[in-house]
Formats: sequence, structure tokens, C-alpha cells
Amino acid sequence: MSEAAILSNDVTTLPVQLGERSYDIVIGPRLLAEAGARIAALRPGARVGIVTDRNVAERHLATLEDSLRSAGLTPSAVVVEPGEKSKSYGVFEQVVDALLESRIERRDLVLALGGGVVGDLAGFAAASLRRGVDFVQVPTSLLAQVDSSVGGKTGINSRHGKNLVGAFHQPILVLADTDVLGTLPLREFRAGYAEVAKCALIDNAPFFAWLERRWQDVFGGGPARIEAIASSCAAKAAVVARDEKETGDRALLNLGHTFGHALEAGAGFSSRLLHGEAVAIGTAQAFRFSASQGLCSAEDAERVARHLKSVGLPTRIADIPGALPDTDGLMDLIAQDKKVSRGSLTFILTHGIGRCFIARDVDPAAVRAFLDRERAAG
Ligand SMILES: NC(=O)c1ccc[n+]([C@@H]2O[C@H](COP(=O)([O-])OP(=O)(O)OC[C@H]3O[C@@H](n4cnc5c(N)ncnc54)[C@H](O)[C@@H]3O)[C@@H](O)[C@H]2O)c1
Ligand SMILES: O=C(O)C(=O)C[C@@H](O)[C@H](O)[C@H](O)COP(=O)(O)O
Ligand SMILES: [Zn+2]
Repeated sequence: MSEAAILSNDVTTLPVQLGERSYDIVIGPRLLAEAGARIAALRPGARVGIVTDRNVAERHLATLEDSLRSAGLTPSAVVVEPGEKSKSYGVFEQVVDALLESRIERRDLVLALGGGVVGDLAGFAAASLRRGVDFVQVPTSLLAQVDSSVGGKTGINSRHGKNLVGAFHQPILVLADTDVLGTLPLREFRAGYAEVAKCALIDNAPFFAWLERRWQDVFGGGPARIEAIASSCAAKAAVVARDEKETGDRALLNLGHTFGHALEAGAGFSSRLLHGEAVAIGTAQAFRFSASQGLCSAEDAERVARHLKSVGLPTRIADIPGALPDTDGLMDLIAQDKKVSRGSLTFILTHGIGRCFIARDVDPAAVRAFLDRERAAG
């Protein structure tokens, strides 16, 4: 048996049940070195067009390429600049052309090695290349391991807003190597944690209480971190299995994103505000807005903001450095949200921690008045 074919057992495997598009999420240590054997078991002899960013390439690309080669696969790599600005038309074109140049054919694979930016970009390239080639996610940020690598949402941003151009394209495998989080900067880890907290807040109050008690262990690494990753993936996999294309329940995963995406676009998709940071502010706002409408208690809204703050995440517009659009500008961005239907606003609101719901036909005047108050608050 070759070294590449020896697979470790201290991993968690979660299935995403989507009929013929079903796949496994594999979570645990040393998976980068095992990637070749695991991928070759699905697509023996394939060429693998790796899409990654410069930060991740410097630290982890060589391990992945060695693993692929020793399993009889043929890797090529396209390396993009780190950061949200790479989810753009220009970079998308460069990636697709590089994959064509490497002769990635229909029976080959595109592999995303990186955070959610690389995952969304590479996934959309895979969905478009030769009208669709298979795709593997190797998420390297906490955010990508708990959220973006699962569920098949792929895409890029437009000057009109966030993720407005893309496709649903499920991966055939997700390999979340928890060892690679060792090189992730703290600010990025915190941003990913916002999506973990979001996941708990939607419908799992005991998980949120667990996070309140154990968040330092999650940040510290070890079993609590793996448990948080696995719980988040299991929750997302269940939602995706029952509503793959967001015709209903899946919109719950958008908690914090209606406000959050508008703020991200308002900050120019820059490093002033990371996606997870925008989600933290947007989630705190969804709870405060719900409280202002008499839907949930002020105590729950305060408890959510207190927890996010205690891990070092922002919870208010005033926490974002630099200028932002005024209320009209933010309302224009909110009007481009993909949950908008025939012009009417949909938000994920809440009756309390773990009790979120989809609110359609939300009154724009109430949102506008809320944003005025939020912008005025220190
Ligand atoms: N498709 C989905 O379902 C989904 C879900 C959530 C978020 N997203 C998208 O994901 C993106 C955010 O993802 P993100 O927070 O991972 O950002 P990111 O991809 O920009 O990665 C964060 C930063 O960390 C670096 N990095 C990643 N892994 C590293 C590692 N192991 N060691 C050192 N540095 C590392 C990257 O180079 C980057 O600078 C946003 O565009 C968001 O819209 C998509
Ligand atoms: O997977 C989903 O569904 C989500 O909403 C997860 C979000 O965390 C993620 O940021 C997603 O990309 C947002 O989706 P969008 O449809 O609002 O662009
Ligand atoms: Zn998100």
C-alpha cells in the first residue's frame, strides 16, 4: 500500500444528502496530506486545477500538490491575491483562462484551497468551465470550514452588491484539515467565529449557551474547536439537504447578512470590514431590530451583542473604521439583496436566541428609522 493511501481514523465524516449530488464533509487533522488518496478514490488519474490565494499558497500549497502527485493525480495551480476584491469579474476571467490553459477537461476537477473568497470564486469557475466540471473544497479558514465550503453557493461580487453573480454548484467532496487553522491570523479566526455563533443563534439555543461557556477553548484549538466545526457543518448540511436552492428554510442561514452585506458593499469590499465581521454586526442588528419591533426581548439582543463583543467582534456600525454610505445608500444596497421579492424586503428576524424566522414584507420605513438610530448611536 502506498503512503498516500494510508488514511487516518481520527476524522469526522458528515454526509450532505442531496440525491445524486450527495457528498461527504470530512473534518480532522492531517487531511491536506491525505487529500490525494481521498480524491483519487473518487476521480482516479484526474488533472486537478487548484485555485488558491497567495497567503495560503505560501503555507500549504506544496503539501497538497505532493499529496495529489503521489496519488497519481496531476495538479496545476492558479494563485490569486488574498481578500474580497478577488471575488470580481476580472479575477474570475483570469482564473477561468488559467484553468483552460491547464487543459482542465470535463472529467477533471477544480479544487479550492483557501478561505471563502477562493471557495466562492473557484466554485463559480468550476460551475462555468466547459459548462460545469466537478469541484472539491479544501477550506483553510475557520469561516470556510464551518460555512462557505458546504452547500454549493458560489459566485462573485458586483458594484451593485455582494454575491450578485454566481451559481449553485455543489462540491463532490469537502476536506477540512483542522491543522491548517494553526496559521490563520486571529482576526480571520474571529470573523469565522461569527458564522458559528450565527448558526447557533438561528435555532440552537443550547449550542449558543455552549459557545458562551467554551468559546475560549474553541479559539484555543483541540476537541472544542473540532466540535464547533462539526456542529456548524452538521446544521448547515441539514438545511441544505432540505432546501438546496433557498426556496424556503435555507434563507435562515442568511441571519445577519441583509444588514451585513450592505455594510460590506458600503465599505467597498475592503479589509476595513471582513465578511464575518459584517455578519457579527448584522446579527447584532437583526436582534436589535427584532427587539425594536417587539419581536424579541432587549435582554436577548444584549446577550448576543455581549457574547460577540467578548470574543472581540464588532457589533455596531461605529465599530467600522472610515466612511460608509448614509441611510439612503445603505437602503439602496439592501434593495439589491437576493431575498428581495417584487421589491419587498425579507429579513431573518428573531423571537429570541435560537428562535429565528423568515420575515417577508418587512416595512422599509421601519428599517430606515432603525438604520438612522444605529448610525447615530456611538
Ligand atoms: N458560499 C457560501 O456559502 C459562503 C458562506 C459564508 C461566506 N462566504 C464568503 O466567504 C468569504 C469570506 O471567507 P473567509 O473569511 O474565509 O475569507 P478569505 O477567503 O479572504 O480568507 C481570509 C484570509 O485568511 C487567509 N487564510 C485563509 N486560510 C489561511 C490559513 N490556513 N493560514 C493563513 N492564512 C489563511 C486568506 O489568505 C485571507 O487573507 C466572503 O466572500 C463570503 O461572502 C460564502
Ligand atoms: O449558505 C447559505 O445559504 C448562506 O446564506 C451562508 C452565508 O453565510 C453566506 O455568506 C452566503 O454566501 C450568503 O448567501 P447570499 O445568497 O446572501 O449571497
Ligand atoms: Zn456568511
